[in-house]
Amino acid sequence: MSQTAQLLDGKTLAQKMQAELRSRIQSLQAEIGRKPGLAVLMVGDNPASAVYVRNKEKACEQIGMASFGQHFGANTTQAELEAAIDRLNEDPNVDGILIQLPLPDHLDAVPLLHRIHPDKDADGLHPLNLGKLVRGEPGLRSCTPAGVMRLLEEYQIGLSGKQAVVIGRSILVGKPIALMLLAEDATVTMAHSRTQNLSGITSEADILIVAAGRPELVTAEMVKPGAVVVDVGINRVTSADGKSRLVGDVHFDSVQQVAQFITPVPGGIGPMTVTMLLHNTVWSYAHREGKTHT
Ligand SMILES: NC(=O)C1=CN([C@@H]2O[C@H](COP(=O)(O)OP(=O)(O)OC[C@H]3O[C@@H](n4cnc5c(N)ncnc54)[C@H](OP(=O)(O)O)[C@@H]3O)[C@@H](O)[C@H]2O)C=CC1
Ligand SMILES: Nc1nc(=O)c2c([nH]1)NC[C@@H]1CN(c3ccc(C(=O)N[C@@H](CCC(=O)O)C(=O)O)cc3)C=[N+]21
Repeated sequence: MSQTAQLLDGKTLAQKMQAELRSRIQSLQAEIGRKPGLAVLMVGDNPASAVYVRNKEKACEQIGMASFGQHFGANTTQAELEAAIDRLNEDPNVDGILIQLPLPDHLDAVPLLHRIHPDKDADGLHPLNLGKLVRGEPGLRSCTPAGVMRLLEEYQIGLSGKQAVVIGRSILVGKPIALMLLAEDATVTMAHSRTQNLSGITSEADILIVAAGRPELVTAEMVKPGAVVVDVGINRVTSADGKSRLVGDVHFDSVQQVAQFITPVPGGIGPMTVTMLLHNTVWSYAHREGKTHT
């Protein structure tokens, strides 16, 4: 009989954390006199982004946060987005600003990310906040990587001295996760599309984090027995019966038979990402209002 891995249940932890944020907002709001506010800028119609935006808006409402979603047409100009960011930077009711990535090809995300006020950078992608991450200083941290770390902490998964392998090196996910694992004293290897002998490398991992955007890339043969497997991937695929469903970057059914812990998709890192975004916005709200230590 094959053993089955324990689930790292992001959905349940996310709900618990959102309940805590809700009561923190209630007490801060009484002192500050307004709700925290999150603004999400979305351009065009990327289906993965649409799921995320919908979940964020629902969660904001549930915890008592104002959401200022702005949806721009696919042919919006760089200047229009710059003007929108400038307005949100100035708006005292806005504590967190997020630009949904990727943007359409005619737009350049980097100068827009630089333009967000670093104190309102709910996604932790401004160079100042990325620099703080590199140095190990407190600051706003990217939501998905922070969500991964929080989930590992909840299950008391030790990282010090462990072999950690991260597949993917994007600035949004892979690179910051690797830095956070390093800060916890893991020995970190970063793999990417040019990596040779990927399965040789992943087979050595005590902790395997997968953020490649390739449906079911990681199969059981690539995983060390007893490893902790975190699946960041969210891919919409169409099954043989024509129905569309979400799958991760890990082949869940086979990998759960060798891993000790595994995150499901959905119900794993997705809800944690949404929660860390809310957490960052509440943190900015408290920080901007001088209430960080209450
Ligand atoms: N759960 C959540 O909350 C979130 C989920 N996601 C999901 O996570 C996944 C990754 O997102 P993101 O980092 O933004 O994606 P990117 O496309 O920006 O980066 C993908 C990375 O994976 C690497 N890669 C691609 N194919 C392979 C391969 N066959 N073998 C090894 N490495 C490979 C790429 O290498 P190279 O650099 O060489 O091109 C790149 O570094 C996506 O499925 C996305 O939808 C994203 C954000 C949040
Ligand atoms: N600047 C920026 N930051 C991001 O963090 C970012 C982004 N852009 N662009 C798009 C990707 C994708 N992403 C998701 C987050 C949560 C879910 C999510 O909530 N998923 C749930 C629900 C899925 C469902 O509703 O079926 C789950 O996995 O259980 C999905 C997708 C964040 N991203």
